[in-house]
Amino acid sequence: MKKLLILLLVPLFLASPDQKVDAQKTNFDYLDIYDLQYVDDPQISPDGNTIIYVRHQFDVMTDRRYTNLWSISFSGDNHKPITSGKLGYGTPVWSPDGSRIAYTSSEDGSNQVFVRWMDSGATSSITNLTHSPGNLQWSPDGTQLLFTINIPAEQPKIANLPSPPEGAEWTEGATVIDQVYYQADGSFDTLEESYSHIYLISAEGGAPRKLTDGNYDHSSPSWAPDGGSILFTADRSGNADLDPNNAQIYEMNIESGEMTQITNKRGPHGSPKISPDGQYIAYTGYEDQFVGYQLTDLYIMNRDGSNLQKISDDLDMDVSDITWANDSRSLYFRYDEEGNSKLGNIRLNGDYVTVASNLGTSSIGRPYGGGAYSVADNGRFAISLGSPDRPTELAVGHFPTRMAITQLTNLNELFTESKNLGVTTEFWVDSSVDDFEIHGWILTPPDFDPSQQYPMILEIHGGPHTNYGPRFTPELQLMASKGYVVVYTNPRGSTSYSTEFASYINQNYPSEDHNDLMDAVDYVVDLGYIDEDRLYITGGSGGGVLSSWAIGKTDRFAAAVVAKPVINWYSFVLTADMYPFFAKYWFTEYPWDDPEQYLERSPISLVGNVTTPTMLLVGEYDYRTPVSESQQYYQALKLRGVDASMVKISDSSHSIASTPSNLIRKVAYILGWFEKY
Ligand SMILES: CC(=O)N[C@@H](C)C(=O)N[C@@H](C)C(=O)O
Repeated sequence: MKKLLILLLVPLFLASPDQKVDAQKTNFDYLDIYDLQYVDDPQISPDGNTIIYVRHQFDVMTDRRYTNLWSISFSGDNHKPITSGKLGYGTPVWSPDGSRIAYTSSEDGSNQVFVRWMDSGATSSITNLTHSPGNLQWSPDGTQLLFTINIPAEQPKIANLPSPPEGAEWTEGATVIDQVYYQADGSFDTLEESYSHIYLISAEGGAPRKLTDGNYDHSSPSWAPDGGSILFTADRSGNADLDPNNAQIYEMNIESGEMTQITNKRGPHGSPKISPDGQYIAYTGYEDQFVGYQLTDLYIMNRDGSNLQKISDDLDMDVSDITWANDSRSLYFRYDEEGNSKLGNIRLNGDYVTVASNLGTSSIGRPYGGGAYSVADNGRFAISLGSPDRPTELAVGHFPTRMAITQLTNLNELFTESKNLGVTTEFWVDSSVDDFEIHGWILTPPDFDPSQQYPMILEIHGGPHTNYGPRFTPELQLMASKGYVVVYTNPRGSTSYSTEFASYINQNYPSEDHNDLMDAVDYVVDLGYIDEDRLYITGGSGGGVLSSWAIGKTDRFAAAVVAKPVINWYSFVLTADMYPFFAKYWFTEYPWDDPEQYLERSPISLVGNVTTPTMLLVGEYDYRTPVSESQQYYQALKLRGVDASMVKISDSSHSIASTPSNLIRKVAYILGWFEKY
C-alpha cells in the first residue's frame, strides 16, 4: 500500500527549500484566533443559483462564537448578509420552490424556527417553543415543516420535603438522578430525563402537532416525496439506554399517525431517505457486531424493507450525510479517505466517484475530519472547502460535468496575507511490526530551515476511531509559530484507510498503535533537523491514553502533556457519560467480572515506569473523560516523586477548543510545560 507515494513524496520533502518568512507579516499568535472566520453548512437553492451559508466569527470581549447567515450567488456575486449581530443563526434550509428559507435562531432569547421570504426579505419566527428545535425539514409542497425537540419526562419524587419558613435561606437542595444518562459532555448541568419527538408545523406558523409519542428518542425525520408520510429512526424497544446502538427505521402516515417498522436487524440504521421517485429507501449503518469500530455502510431497500442491499462494498470507508440525486439513480455522500474529507457520488450498483476533496469544518482545535455540502436539482453543489493554510471557505462545483471547483469566499484573505504560518508536509512510514504503512504530517515553523535543530512535539488524536489530516489547525499552528516542529499521524485505529486498519484496536487499545507513533517519531528524527533532547509528546482524550501509555513504555520524551485522558478503563466506564456504550462495545465483560482486561490496557498499569515530567490537562466539566481520570495519574506520579502538575481548565467540557480563550490556555500551558524541560 502507498509504496509509490512514499517514493515520490520523500525526495520532494527532503528537497524542499527553507521556508521564507515575509518581514511584513507576523507569526500567528494567540489573539489572532478571534480574527478567524469560518464558512459552514452551505445550502444551495433548489435551482442552484444561490447559496446560503453559516458564517462563524468570534468575539474577543465575550469570548463567544457567533454565527450569521450569508447569501451569495453561484457565480460569486451578490455576497450579502441575511442576519447580523453577535447571536446564533444556523441550520438554514430552502423551501422546495426556493422562495423561502427556514432556520433556527436565538434572537428572541430562546431558540425558535424562523422563515424568511427571499424576494421581500420578510422574516418571522413561526414557533414559540420552550425547548430548542432541530432537524428542520420542509414538506415537499412547502406548506409544512418537520422538526424535533427534546421533551422532558416526568421527574421522580422520592422524598416529601418540608418547605423552608418564610424568608429562610436554606441551601439549594438535592439533585435526584434515576435515569441511565444523567450527564452529557457539553451540558454542565445534570440532565433532565427527556426524549426527542418529531413535530409538524405550518410554514406560516400556528400550533405544532406532535407526531411521535412514548419515552423513546425519535431522530432523522425525512419526508416521502408525495408528502403523505415521513421516515424516522427510533429505538422503541424500551431498553435503548442500556442497550444502545440499535435504532430502527419507521414510516409514519401523516394523516392517520399509523407507524410501520421497516427494518429489524440489530444495529444503527441512520438518516433514512426516500428516493425522489419514491421507490427506494437509502440509509447508513451496519449489522451490529458489538465491537468498538465497525464500518458504517450505505444500504438501499424497497419501501417495505424488502430487497435490502449494501451498495458501498467497494468503498471500505465510513459513509455519512447521504442525499439522493434528483434522478434517483445515485446518492451523494460524505466520506474520509486517507485523512482527506470528501464528497462522493455512488450509483445504485456500487460504482462511486469522488466529487470534491478537502472539505473543512469550523473547528479552531485540532485537524479532525468533517465538512458539509449540499446539491441542487441540476447537479450544482456547494461545499465547505478546507485547506491546511486557512480557515474553511465556501466553494461550488457541478456534477457530473466536473467543472472546476471554484472558491467563492475569501473571508480570511487579509488574515492569511498578514500572517506567517507553519507549513504542512505529508509523510508515510513503514510499520516496524507488520505490513501497514502509517500516514502522518509534519507542521514546520514559519521560518523553518532544515539545517537547524528544532524541538519536536508529537500530537496524538483521540476517538480513537477518527482521523487527522492536512487541515487548518489553529491549535497546532500556534505550537509551530512558537518554533516547534509538530508531528501528527493516523496510527492504526484511525478511520479513513480500511476496516482492517481501523478495527485493529478493537478490544486491543492501546497496542501496536503505540509502535506506529514511535515509528513516525523515528522517521521525523531521521530527517536530521530534530533536537532529540527536545522531543515532547501530547495528545487529548484517546490521545491522552496514547501519550500516557507512551511515557510508560519509553523515556525518550523530555516532557509530556497528557490531556483529558483515560488512565484507568475500570473507573472510566463507571464514570463517563456514555458508559453503556463504552462498557459494552470497548470491552467484552463488565469491569467487575474481568478486572484484568481493564487493567492490562490502562495507562495506570505502566505508571510505575514513568520518569517523564508530566502535566495533566482537563476541562473542569469534562464528563467524557472525567477529571478523576487525570487526578489518578497526577496522584500516582506525585506518589512516585515524578515532576507533575495538573491544569484544570475552568468552564470547559471535553471540547476545550469550543471556547477560544480555553483553547489559548490549553496551548499556552502545554508550551509552558515543555519550555520548562
Ligand atoms: C468516543 C469518544 O468520545 N472518545 C473520546 C474518549 C475521545 O477520544 N474523543 C476525541 C475525539 C477528542 O479529541 O476529544
